[in-house]
Amino acid sequence: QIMRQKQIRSPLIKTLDYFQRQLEEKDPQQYFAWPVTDQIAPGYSKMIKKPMDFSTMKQKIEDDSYKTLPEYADDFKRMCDNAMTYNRSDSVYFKTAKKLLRGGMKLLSQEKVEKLAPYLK
Ligand SMILES: COc1ccc(C(=O)NC2CCC2)cc1-c1cc(C(C)=O)n2cccnc12
Repeated sequence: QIMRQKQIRSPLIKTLDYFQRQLEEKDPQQYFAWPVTDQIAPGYSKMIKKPMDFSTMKQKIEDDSYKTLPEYADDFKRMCDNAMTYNRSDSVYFKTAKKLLRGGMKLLSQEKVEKLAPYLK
């Protein structure tokens, strides 16, 4: 049988895994853990054309779909923007998205990435 190929994690994948874990911790109620359905959010798929959630991002990391950190940051930003578009500003979802976005941008900020850069080679 084919020997199970040892999972060699590229530096980028290891970095994205690290960021993902940090970001998921900012969503303890797991509102962003799975795709939002029209059942729980009426009219969602009509309003939000490019849905995104942490499980989809995780799958894309595993599939090596992200070639750069900015690509990953774009999906994260879109996930937060979607929540701040569909939900009212006084909702728990809007507020969590705002906190996520602020924390995420700090984490993905230049100086943090520069510190990690040597390991990303
Ligand atoms: C995967 O999405 C979800 C999963 C679980 C829950 C949830 O447990 N909501 C309880 C808090 C009051 C019911 C909410 C959501 C949820 C996320 C969202 C987002 C992210 O917009 N949302 C919007 C309207 C209604 N529900 C939601």
